[in-house]
Amino acid sequence: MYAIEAKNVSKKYFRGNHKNILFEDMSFHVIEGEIVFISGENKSGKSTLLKMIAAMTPPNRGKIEVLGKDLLFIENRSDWRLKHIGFLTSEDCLIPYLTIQQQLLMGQDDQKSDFEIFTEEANYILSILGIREKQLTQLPDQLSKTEQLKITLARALMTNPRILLLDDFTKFFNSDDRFDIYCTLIQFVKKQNITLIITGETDQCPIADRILKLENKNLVEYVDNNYKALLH
Ligand SMILES: Nc1ncnc2c1ncn2[C@@H]1O[C@H](COP(=O)(O)OP(=O)(O)OP(=O)(O)O)[C@@H](O)[C@H]1O
Repeated sequence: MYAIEAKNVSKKYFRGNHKNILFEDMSFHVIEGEIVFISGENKSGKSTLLKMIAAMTPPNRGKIEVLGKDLLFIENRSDWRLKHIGFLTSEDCLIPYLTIQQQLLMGQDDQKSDFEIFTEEANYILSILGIREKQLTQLPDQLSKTEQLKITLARALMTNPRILLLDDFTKFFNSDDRFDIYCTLIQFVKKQNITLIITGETDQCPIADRILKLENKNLVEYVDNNYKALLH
């Protein structure tokens, strides 16, 4: 099944008399469980594309189906998004006065029988992301920017999303941290059959099943023979 299917999508923004056409007659699909990397130059429309998939901004023409549903016919978009989609950027949005563990357990009733299971799951996800036990009781400002972003990722993974959208998420990561997070992500998403879309300005992502590039207002398959040779 396709997790995402876009047909003949066009998207433009108007600012006064100026028309900024981002996509024209763009069609693509992403298979459920696939990891797709979308590269594109600055302002080519990477964020807008992910926002369209997350039903945060509509196309001007064409149709987008996500998890088999035409986005036009989703009644409560925020509920739908909460249930199915994880959307992360390179900005963390942690609550400053909650400890790291509390960030992940927010909204869970500690009197309920499954609270312990949630706690174990939170600690497991944090540990595979390299967060140490002593950091669980720390506040966000005691962590590095990279660690803070890992917490936002852990929080998204705790919601069991069907689709995870990472918009330039690793922008502030150094190459070692980026590699580590990719290794963790591939294990996690493949096991859970999560569809993962990552955007960035480079042309490489070692874990992607497929690399697409935003070019000439459209998405094209990116083939770099050197890169392919490295993978095999
Ligand atoms: N809500 C909006 N209203 C008007 N113009 C917008 C809006 N959102 C984005 N744009 C414009 O659309 C273009 C593409 O923006 P977008 O953020 O999608 O690209 P991007 O490839 O993610 O950029 P970057 O690499 O800088 O993150 C930019 O010129 C931006 O100013």
